Amino acid sequence: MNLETRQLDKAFSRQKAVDAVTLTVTSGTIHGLLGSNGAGKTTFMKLLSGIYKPDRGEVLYDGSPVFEHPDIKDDVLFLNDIPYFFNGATLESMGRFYKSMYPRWSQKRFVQLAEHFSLDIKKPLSQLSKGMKRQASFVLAFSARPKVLLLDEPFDGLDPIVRRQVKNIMMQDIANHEMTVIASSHNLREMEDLCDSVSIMHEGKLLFHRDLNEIKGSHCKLQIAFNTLPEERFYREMGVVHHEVKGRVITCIIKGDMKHIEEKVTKYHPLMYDILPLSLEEIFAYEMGEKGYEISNIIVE
Ligand SMILES: Nc1ncnc2c1ncn2[C@@H]1O[C@H](COP(=O)(O)OP(=O)(O)OP(=O)(O)O)[C@@H](O)[C@H]1O
Repeated sequence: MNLETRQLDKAFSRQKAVDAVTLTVTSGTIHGLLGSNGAGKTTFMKLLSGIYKPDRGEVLYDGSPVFEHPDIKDDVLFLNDIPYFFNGATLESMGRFYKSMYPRWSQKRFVQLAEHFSLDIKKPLSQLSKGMKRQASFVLAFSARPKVLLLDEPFDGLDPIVRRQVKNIMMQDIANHEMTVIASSHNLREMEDLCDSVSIMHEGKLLFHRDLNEIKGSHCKLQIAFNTLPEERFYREMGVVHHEVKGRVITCIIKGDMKHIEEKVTKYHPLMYDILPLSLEEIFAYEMGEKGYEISNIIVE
């Protein structure tokens, strides 16, 4: 299912938690929503799931507004960062509830996944550890087979092995059923490995939205030394978008692939040079810096 928001606004009292957010996420892809505490991620997810009504703007699933088509909610599942279960519930009784809510519920999958994660479906969920509760909520979500899965900081509290297992199941559902996923996180590196596209939220606004396949390999870092520092023409001809000089060594960020840069750089007869790929974090730091934001203030890791 394709997801689109147009100019979404949501304020609490006077403070805008979500401010004019426009975003498109294509069916069968994973989108990472990054941002610091209080950036507006949870509020945005609640707007997407129809829990909150926007003050302005629209949430569209395959072109239909969520509020005019309440049946869309059968297809959209929101997994809160704090798993919510009814008082005294077991995984079995929560399963019955989910089954009544989600028409594509698979009992077979529910039993298989509970077994896979070694969860006793008859045990009160209140007696499980934090990570086990999180696993239980994933078992419910994956058994419900939603078309759109909204995950608020989904991997917090899961150990690395379970984290990998959960991601693998999610990737299978995306590949086999074209499930669309939006996952919020503080962790850019985790999202980098998982997502097709990412955006950064800050003070309610969506600052930055990028397709990861497009930006990976789009920039390089060139470290280069000369006897005498080059003239302005060098930066222009090399396509340098940012540079820093320390003594005779210049560190440049260049748009373009490594091979192309190497061909050009040798013409300047440098003393030495090294071309390195840029990590996603470095690309973001540069692009955000261009907009006047310090990335370390926005994303923790
Ligand atoms: N129910 C509410 N009533 C009043 N203010 C709220 C409410 N929910 C959120 N806010 C405010 O809206 C802003 C955005 O909060 P939100 O929970 O969406 O951020 P977040 O990006 O999910 O943060 P975190 O990473 O800490 O979970 C914050 O300033 C918060 O105080």
